[in-house]
Amino acid sequence: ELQLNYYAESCPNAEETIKQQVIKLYNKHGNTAVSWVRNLFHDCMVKSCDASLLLRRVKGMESEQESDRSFGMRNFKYINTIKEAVEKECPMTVSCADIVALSARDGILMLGGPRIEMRSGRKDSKQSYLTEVQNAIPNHNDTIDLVLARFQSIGIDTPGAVALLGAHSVGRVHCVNLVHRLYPTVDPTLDPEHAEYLKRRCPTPDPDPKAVLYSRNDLETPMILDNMFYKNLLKHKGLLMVDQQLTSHPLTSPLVEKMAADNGYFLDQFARAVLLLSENNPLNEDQGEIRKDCRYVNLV
Ligand code: HEM
Ligand SMILES: [Ca+2]
Ligand SMILES: [Ca+2]
Repeated sequence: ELQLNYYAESCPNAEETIKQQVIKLYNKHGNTAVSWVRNLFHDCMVKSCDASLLLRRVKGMESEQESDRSFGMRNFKYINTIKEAVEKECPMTVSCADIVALSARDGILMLGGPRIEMRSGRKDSKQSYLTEVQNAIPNHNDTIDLVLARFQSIGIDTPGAVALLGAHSVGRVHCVNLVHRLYPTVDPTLDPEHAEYLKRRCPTPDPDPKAVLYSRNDLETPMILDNMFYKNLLKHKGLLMVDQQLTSHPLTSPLVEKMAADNGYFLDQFARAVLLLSENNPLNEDQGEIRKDCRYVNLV
């Protein structure tokens, strides 16, 4: 059962320690905060907010991190930094799943997003679910109907889904995920001038997936979680197909207009949807454990 400040008795400083680590990491590597936001989506969409995303490949089990859908995910090593600080305070007490959730909450705040009251008490999975990832996480060129259905399946409505994609108001997209909109011909839903800019960022149609060619998602406020994402979409400057399609689907286009016009409305919807996402299907006591090392299940 999730509750506010779940560790009040067992580890009173847990949430503060996580927050201090998130701040410290943000000051050293600002993009860690961006990663914590993406981690929440990729963990919670796949089965449960259970840190299944954090497990590494071992003999007999593959890792969700190896999925194509996880392309570009970074900063996993700093989750260990947070976990180590918490372990020092209270060994074997605070779950990695709560670290995923609470670091996202604190990361959102560092990126100028809303303050979100999140509950804690999640348990960690004993498995990673590589084959589930592509059923749960949409692809960059999937349809809006599919995207809305995926979010609906975990209880997130259309305004919530549109707001969650506003996370693409920060961070980057690698060329492999956008060259199909530039070559051989420019996608007509892309602003021609922006397309020229993107071609300079991604000069060839077949980028080496190992090369770190990318473009920032939002050139105006790249490190702030704000409604600039929607303003950019209205100017046909969305990088991903799914993002740009939000402006042409009848269910989502009015919401894009509304969020572009009203940052407060966007932030409210974003906060509400992040909370729903963060509470997807938590494991109970017998289903999960408190991992010692977020990368591996505990030895029995
Ligand atoms: C239909 C749903 C979504 C799709 C198809 C999608 C797809 C993608 C893709 C392809 C990238 C670029 C990866 C790269 O090339 O490096 C990306 C980045 C990102 N996504 Fe999403 N995403 C979706 C929803 C979300 C949601 C709901 C969140 C969080 C609430 C989120 C947070 C992020 C963040 C923060 C980044 C930037 C990561 C970085 O710069 O390291 N995404 N997403
Ligand atoms: Ca999961
Ligand atoms: Ca922004």
